[in-house]
Amino acid sequence: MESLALLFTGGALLAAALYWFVCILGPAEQKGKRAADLSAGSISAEKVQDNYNQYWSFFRRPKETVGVADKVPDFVDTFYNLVTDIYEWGWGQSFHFSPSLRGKSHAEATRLHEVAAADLIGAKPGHRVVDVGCGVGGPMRAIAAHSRANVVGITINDYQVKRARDHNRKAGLDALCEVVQGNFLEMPFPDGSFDGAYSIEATCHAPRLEEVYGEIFRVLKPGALYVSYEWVTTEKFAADDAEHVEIIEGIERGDALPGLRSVGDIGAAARAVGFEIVAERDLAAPPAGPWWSRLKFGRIAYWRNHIVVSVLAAVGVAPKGTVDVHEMLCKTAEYLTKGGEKGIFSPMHMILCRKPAEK
Ligand SMILES: C=C(CC[C@@H](C)[C@H]1CC[C@H]2C3=CC[C@H]4[C@H](C)[C@@H](O)CC[C@]4(C)[C@H]3CC[C@]12C)C(C)C
Ligand SMILES: C[S@@+](CC[C@H](N)C(=O)[O-])C[C@H]1O[C@@H](n2cnc3c(N)ncnc32)[C@H](O)[C@@H]1O
Repeated sequence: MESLALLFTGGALLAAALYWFVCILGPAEQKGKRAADLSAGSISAEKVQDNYNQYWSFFRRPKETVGVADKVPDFVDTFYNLVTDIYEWGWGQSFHFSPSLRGKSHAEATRLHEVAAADLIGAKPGHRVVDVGCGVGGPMRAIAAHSRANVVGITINDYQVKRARDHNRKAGLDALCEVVQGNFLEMPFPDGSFDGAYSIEATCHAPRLEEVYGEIFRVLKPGALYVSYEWVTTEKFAADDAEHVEIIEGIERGDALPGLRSVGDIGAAARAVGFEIVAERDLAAPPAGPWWSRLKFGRIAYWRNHIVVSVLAAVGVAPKGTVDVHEMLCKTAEYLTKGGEKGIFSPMHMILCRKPAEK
């Protein structure tokens, strides 16, 4: 009898510990996704491992051909099928960084970073604004709620379109927010059809920045503003420093980037397509708090997530390749943190541009 009670108490304690480990400690931010719902976007469960291998084969080519390959949007699409659910589960609905702010939570800092973009382009009620590379729409919802402008998001990834539309509906913002699937290198919008545009940590996926900037220029009305938060290597990056190169290549491999640009390339690309530059500034520069602090949520949290993903994959709840994808993200987080600490990389180089008004 006593051993039965002992067994029962032991079992209850174990269940409580498991619940605490997975649900209370939980992922960094629980918004919309539970670990048990992890999928691989539009890829069927049995094809995840193949798609993951395919993703890596892209980086086995010589670097010059990675940059010019027409296949970049396809490989970026595969990447987002693999990572979208893990991002939502472990990070939230906004797939970007923000400077950490004293006294503010990550969620608050994220929102402030997003509405700052809306304020920079003067988004207001009645405006039609395009969100270039919108993810599952975290920024779009914050910006629409803040400015009451109509926001049209575009993403290459079908699964993100579905997630973003669901979130918009649940947030009661579907009257202001619209999402379309498409390639931002050839946007399905007429010339001069938007009063403003923004892109948050998305145009880094374009093989050539001029191509996406040229498209944004085309769809804007004369006099309209465009703001972008760009991923760049800073002036501190030294191409002859092996450690720097390893960090930057690690960031490229773990984030589906055809090649990171240097800070000077951004303004040059904007000017080349006809934009006037209104302002340009690295939002990660001091006095901003480190954007990478949230990535340092600790070994324990990474291990907890790793165990959760491994168990779910082993019992067939999550697709098998999910463990590899999660492992890749753990390494990516290390490279991003090193890039931030060494000051050789910024994910928030801000550029504000205007399409010249018609004479
Ligand atoms: C702009 C881009 C994405 C930026 C970030 C949103 C993501 C970059 C690295 C991601 C993560 C790394 C570690 C993951 C962790 C191992 C897992 O347990 C939970 C999710 C992570 C924290 C994940 C979350 C999103 C990132 C921070 C790129 C792609 C241009
Ligand atoms: C890191 S996510 C950022 C998403 C969003 N801006 C945010 O901050 O939450 C990058 C986004 O760019 C989109 N993207 C990348 N390449 C694209 C392309 N060629 N056409 C359209 N969208 C693209 C991805 O699908 C993804 O939604």
